[in-house]
Amino acid sequence: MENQVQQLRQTFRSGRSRPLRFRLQQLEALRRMVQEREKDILSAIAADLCKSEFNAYSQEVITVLGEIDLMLGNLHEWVTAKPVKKNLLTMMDEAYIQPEPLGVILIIGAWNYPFVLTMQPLVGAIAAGNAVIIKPSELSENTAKILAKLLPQYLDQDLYAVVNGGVEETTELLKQRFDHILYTGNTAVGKIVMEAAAKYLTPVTLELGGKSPCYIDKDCDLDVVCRRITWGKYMNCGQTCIAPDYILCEASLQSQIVQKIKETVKEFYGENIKESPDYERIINLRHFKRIQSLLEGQKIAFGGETDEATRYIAPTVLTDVDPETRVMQEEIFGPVLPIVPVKNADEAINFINKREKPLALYIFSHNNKLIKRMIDETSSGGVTGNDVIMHFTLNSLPFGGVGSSGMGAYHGKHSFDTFSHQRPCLLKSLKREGANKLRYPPNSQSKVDWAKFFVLKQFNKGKLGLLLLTFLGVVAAVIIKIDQNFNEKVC
Ligand SMILES: NC(=O)c1ccc[n+]([C@@H]2O[C@H](COP(=O)([O-])OP(=O)(O)OC[C@H]3O[C@@H](n4cnc5c(N)ncnc54)[C@H](O)[C@@H]3O)[C@@H](O)[C@H]2O)c1
Ligand SMILES: CCCCCCCC=O
Repeated sequence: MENQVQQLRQTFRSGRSRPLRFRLQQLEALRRMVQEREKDILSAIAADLCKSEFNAYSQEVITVLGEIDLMLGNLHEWVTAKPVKKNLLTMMDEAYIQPEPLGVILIIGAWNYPFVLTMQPLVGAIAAGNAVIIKPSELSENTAKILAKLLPQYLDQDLYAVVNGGVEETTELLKQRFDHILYTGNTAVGKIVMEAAAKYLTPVTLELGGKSPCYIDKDCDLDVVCRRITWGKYMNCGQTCIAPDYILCEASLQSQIVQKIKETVKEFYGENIKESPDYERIINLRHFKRIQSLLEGQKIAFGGETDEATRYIAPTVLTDVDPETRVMQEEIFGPVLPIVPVKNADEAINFINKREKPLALYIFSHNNKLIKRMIDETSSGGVTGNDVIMHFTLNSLPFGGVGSSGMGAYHGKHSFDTFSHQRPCLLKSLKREGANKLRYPPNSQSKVDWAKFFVLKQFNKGKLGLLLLTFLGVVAAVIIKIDQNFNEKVC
């Protein structure tokens, strides 16, 4: 593994991954891979998660293609150095920010959306000019295998590699030196990743989880609200990092919400949910048993049926849930939706603020002021008002957590920034030394006064302003020169 990382680093150092043309070629090759091998990719995702090809395409593949297109359309602008504002001391110089690649990036993916959660960061890391190792989750083994097979056929093998394996291999990988690690998965392993990264002061982006609350105000259209929640909660059988984890609402709304979600489940998945091509299964027996055990002692308003042989858990709603019970203590990551009654929005805000910062927050209300107030008075990785999940799909928004739901963010330009160093560059001339006397010893009150003027004075920009600044610069240089000559004579 050490050799593999070194090999990538050596190629990165050769400069091969840096030119814009090379990056665009690699991104185009990646797009060709997704288009030409779509069937293989969809079959792998289907085998891992019992997901229909339609769902795999619209939940995963489409996002990756959209991300590649965004990069191809904007990269020429993003890689360009950006001039910055100057002050009186630097007005004759060149000052700009030049994004530069970080080096060798490690991307550790999760199993629940095994394609998009490894490929979307990969797209950003290539766009930013890096070498990359991706480590797909071993739990989604079919997608892991197809990625290891396809990526080397399309991408430069000396710069981009796939390492497959479980805890042992990931532990070994984490001993290597990287220039950035993006990890997606649970919070406990997030801490392991961060600890390993600390050895080399490697920066990390941690895309973690948590319990994402969903507040339903009484002033809203419950039919629409329940349809949107049903979609976001039961998609991928509840195994979505930003699925609404639980509902907070006034007790009087509970029975209507239960009824409407029940009707929507029937509308979406039919009378026999097990037969629906749109309803997935739990990834493995460990998670199946964990979710099943969360139902113990709860009031099941509907659902609750399970089948261990096929790892099926029906869309389920729990009512009057005690916040002290286990289902409210850990991220559910399955198709179980607890409703916790609260008196009003203030109590909901308190409830949210007493717990770890979630990855997402959902607020449903006709009252926009209430939505804005709840955003102001709480914290979460992201927010969607009057819907769920959708902030993930808008790649102009950074996607990431805060506090225990993660750190850093990616998607679109934010991925490019995450995998780049924003290098500040100031290019001066070896001429105009007179003006620099201001900062050279010996210091004096008049130099401090001039420094105050140069550094603290604000001028409105515009041609006239610049002319005035230039004039003042020349005057200052002359005065300092005279002042210094005078001092030299006196001392
Ligand atoms: N924020 C996000 O974008 C996002 C997306 C998906 C999932 N998640 C979160 O991830 C969690 C579910 O995923 P998971 O953790 O079960 O996925 P997982 O089991 O697939 O683990 C994620 C990765 O961590 C590696 N890993 C596991 N144990 C390890 C160890 N001891 N040392 C080093 N590496 C190890 C795995 O090999 C895998 O590649 C949920 O909490 C969910 O909310 C977050
Ligand atoms: C269109 C839905 C995509 C959802 C991806 C969520 C990623 C986290 O689990």
